[in-house]
Amino acid sequence: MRVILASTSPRRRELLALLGLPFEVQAPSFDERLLPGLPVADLAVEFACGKARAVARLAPDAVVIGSDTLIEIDQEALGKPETIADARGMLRKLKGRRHRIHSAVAVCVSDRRFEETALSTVQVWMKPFSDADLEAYLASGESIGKAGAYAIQGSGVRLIERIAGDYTAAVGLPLSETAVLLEKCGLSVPTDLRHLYRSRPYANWSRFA
Ligand SMILES: Cc1cn([C@H]2C[C@H](O)[C@@H](COP(=O)(O)OP(=O)(O)OP(=O)(O)O)O2)c(=O)[nH]c1=O
Repeated sequence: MRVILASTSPRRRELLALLGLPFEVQAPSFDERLLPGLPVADLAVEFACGKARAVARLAPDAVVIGSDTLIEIDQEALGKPETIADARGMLRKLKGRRHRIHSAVAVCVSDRRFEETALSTVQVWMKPFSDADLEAYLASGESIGKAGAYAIQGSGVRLIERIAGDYTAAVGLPLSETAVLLEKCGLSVPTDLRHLYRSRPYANWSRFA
């Protein structure tokens, strides 16, 4: 069965590859507009569905995977900063506090009218980092294109005290949930991913999980 990851994210591509099944990648044509008032977790699920549907319409026989990651703080959604000034504002909001990362996955097979979603939420405690640390991080350019303006898999880890939840969801694709949805579609994938968490680079995360 043809499997398509509806994403432009290199992180999602790397994570999905860990399941060991062949897949193609297509960029979804979908407008992620943050709607105030909707719970942030619901918004992430909506966006994941929108991305999967956009590609499923063009490939009705394929199993299409869409995903979305949003940060929630004070019931507000933080998406991807477009400028360093946006990123600075987001990281100032997160500094010294706890927030949530919501990562949603949607799997669609248009021909079979199959559509299922799953959500994984991770709690993150940020350090009360100094302005100098913040500016050094912003200067690295890593913030741009990352929900909440940091990358847990990159040097953004230096801003983080600890996390509770699934590291793969924090990076952008909740792998266990993705495996379960693909299995429901009839694909043979490993759904017990404990081995993965013992392997590098995930082993480093046991101290956070
Ligand atoms: C919190 C966090 C997010 N991210 C990334 C994952 C996503 O790529 C991005 C959130 O934006 P998304 O809109 O979920 O995804 P995207 O636009 O990058 O890709 P797609 O084409 O699939 O829509 O933030 C990290 O890489 N590390 C992190 O620690």
